[in-house]
Amino acid sequence: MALPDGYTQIQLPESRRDELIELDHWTFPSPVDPAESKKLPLPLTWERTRGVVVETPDPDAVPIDGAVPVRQSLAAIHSSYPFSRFPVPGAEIPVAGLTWVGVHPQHRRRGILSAMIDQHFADCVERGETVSALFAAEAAIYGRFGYGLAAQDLRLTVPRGATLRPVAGSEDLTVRIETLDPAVHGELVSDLHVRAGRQPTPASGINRPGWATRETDELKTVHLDDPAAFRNGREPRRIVVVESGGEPRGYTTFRRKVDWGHTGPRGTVSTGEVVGLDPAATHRLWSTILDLDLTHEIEPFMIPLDDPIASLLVDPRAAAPKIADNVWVRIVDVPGALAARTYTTDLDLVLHVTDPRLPANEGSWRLTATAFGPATVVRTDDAPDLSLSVTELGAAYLGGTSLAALASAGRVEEHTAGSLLRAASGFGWPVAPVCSWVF
Ligand SMILES: CC(=O)SCCNC(=O)CCNC(=O)[C@H](O)C(C)(C)COP(=O)(O)OP(=O)(O)OC[C@H]1O[C@@H](n2cnc3c(N)ncnc32)[C@H](O)[C@@H]1OP(=O)(O)O
Repeated sequence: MALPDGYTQIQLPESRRDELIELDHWTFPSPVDPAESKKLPLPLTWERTRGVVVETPDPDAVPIDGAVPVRQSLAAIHSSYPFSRFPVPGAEIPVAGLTWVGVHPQHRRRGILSAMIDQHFADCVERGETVSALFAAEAAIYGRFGYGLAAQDLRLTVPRGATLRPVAGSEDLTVRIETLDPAVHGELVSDLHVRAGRQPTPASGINRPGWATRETDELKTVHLDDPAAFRNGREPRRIVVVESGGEPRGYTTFRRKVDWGHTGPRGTVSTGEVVGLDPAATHRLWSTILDLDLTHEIEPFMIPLDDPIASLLVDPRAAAPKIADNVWVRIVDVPGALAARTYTTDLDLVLHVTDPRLPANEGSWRLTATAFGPATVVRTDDAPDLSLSVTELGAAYLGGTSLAALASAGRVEEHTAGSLLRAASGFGWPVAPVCSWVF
């Protein structure tokens, strides 16, 4: 879709950083003053950052020869993170992480987002990124553009001292509780985070789809930065590191917020990702943060639906589980993306895909795969086994949304008896997809 008259899309240079921050504050209202935000590091990759500019009459300028001077202002922005090894079932592929999407309230609802999305897809095709992924500020925005809800996460409020099932070896590990220091902990955090996504369970070869890592220096810097303006009454960021023989086996970052009630202390512990490389380290981490003095409850941030804590808690109901939407996936190149992941069963299926926004994806595709092995996808004129739109394909892509569940909502149509069962089984994955941070 073209931009409305008067608007132009440009690659935004770093020299316009301050305008970008101002626009971001217009689109995401914040209690932090824009002047403060301008001093903070930015997570963006500039070559992948675009702006939409518009010319408006300049009230400060003096007309020359009767012509009204104009000035160019920023009406909208979008950017994407370069995930060169984004985990999908059984593989890691290049994915664009769409982010910092914003349209100034003055310019909204006239098609600017739609034009920016088309530009983003064109950029993905040019860079060979077969998939775009995002976190949605509002869940109703992105389905129309072909993004499907591909991962959900678990939110818990765990009572302090909640009983955990025992795990052998947990007590033998050592624990360091320190203030997070990028120079001391940066590499440790980065390394363990990557390893946790590649081996989330003792079963070999089963990765965690969606577990994006902070690959660029900019993302790493922002992750470990701890600006006081964003603490919201909480303490500076701390870290728990669990070690075995001096070797780190797990970590979580956390902050406490003190509060007092009639019955005593009611502090809250909020964590970042809780990452353990083996059951004993995971148990020791949770035991540590569940038993901090003056606290009342622990709120881990965005954990996987199958996080070990769900199986460790003797009384999971007391943790008041809730789910929320996590990563949304848009398949930009159907044959490329489908051939890049692995499937849990042998498959030979013809999928009929509709995708009005990217017509190159439309039509029938034969997917042939060996269980946990290679897959091929070719265009075919054969009759389809299943019909679905690219949105449903994106939802099922990371293995966390069942094609059978989508069919039961009328979103996937089965033409050949038995094909839905085969497809839903093969597209599933033993480990729940999730991203541990909002990008
Ligand atoms: C990946 C991320 O970065 S998520 C962050 C998204 N950004 C924000 O939420 C910041 C605040 N909001 C905004 O900046 C803007 O309102 C945006 C980006 C959400 C939408 O931008 P606009 O230029 O107004 O969208 P545009 O005019 O292209 O609308 C396209 C369609 O989406 C719909 N739409 C736009 N925003 C929303 C919304 N928040 N909820 C539901 N539908 C929406 C429009 O109604 C329109 O529907 P139609 O095609 O049926 O007519």
